[in-house]
Amino acid sequence: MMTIRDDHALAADLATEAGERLLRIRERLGFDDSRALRDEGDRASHVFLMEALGRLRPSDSILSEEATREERLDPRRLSADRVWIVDPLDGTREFSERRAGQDAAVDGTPEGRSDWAVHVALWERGRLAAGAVALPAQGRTLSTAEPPTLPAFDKGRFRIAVSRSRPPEFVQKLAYLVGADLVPIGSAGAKIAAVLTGDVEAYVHAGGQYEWDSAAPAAVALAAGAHASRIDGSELTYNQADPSLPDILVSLPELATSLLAGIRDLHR
Ligand SMILES: Nc1ncnc2c1ncn2[C@@H]1O[C@H](COP(=O)(O)O)[C@@H](OP(=O)(O)O)[C@H]1O
Ligand SMILES: [Mg+2]
Repeated sequence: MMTIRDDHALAADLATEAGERLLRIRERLGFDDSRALRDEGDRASHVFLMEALGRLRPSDSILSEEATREERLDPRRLSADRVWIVDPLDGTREFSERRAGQDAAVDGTPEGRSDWAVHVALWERGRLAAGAVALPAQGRTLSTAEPPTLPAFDKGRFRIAVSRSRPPEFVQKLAYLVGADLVPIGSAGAKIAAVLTGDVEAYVHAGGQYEWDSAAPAAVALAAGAHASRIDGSELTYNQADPSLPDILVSLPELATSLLAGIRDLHR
């Protein structure tokens, strides 16, 4: 690999390569022992990204979901100018799940799901400076190197992506209030990518999440001109001492005002 490369391209290349490794691991291990598949995916992708960033950006700090507690609490990260915030495998559950029923491949071979991602973001002096979300099983990587062009929004009913396993408690009422349908999808990265590519128009989450779950997809969403904020409308902030970042709203810009107003009304 080259060592002189801009941060946008580096994020995209590393996320893509980590994703290709994850696809090969899934092919090799199969779905029979889903815990073993999950653990090996998390571990191998983390090791790859740590080694590559350590070699190509030796003076930068790293915050990874798979780091040890001590590494995550390392105070040097808080005074660093540049911190890579990575989730080596977002949507771990979906990565290790067999697609069921009519979703299974037509040739009868059980196939994996495609709603999981690799997140690589760069935080620099208070803001997200670069980011990439690889969607290996969808064969694409979205990144700030070439931000996607947002779909135009036609007035009318729209779709809100939510967690398959832990959707916010208010989201049914919100959908009713704003005239939307809920679409359960795994992985924060896959859901935010779905907003940027036109599969849905918004993503709402609350109740718990961490910086690595949203840093890279939020970087791409903001670079593309989408709305990305906390659900009270305030800015998403990263590289905090406590990496908890429990809620997020990403949407096409035209929908942000009504979604924020709807969420506010439901929290009164
Ligand atoms: N209530 C909660 N508390 C902590 N983490 C949560 C959470 N809800 C979702 N997440 C995390 O956010 C990511 C996307 O979740 P979901 O697919 O349910 O939307 C997952 O990351 P990982 O797969 O990296 O663990 C998941 O662990
Ligand atoms: Mg995650």
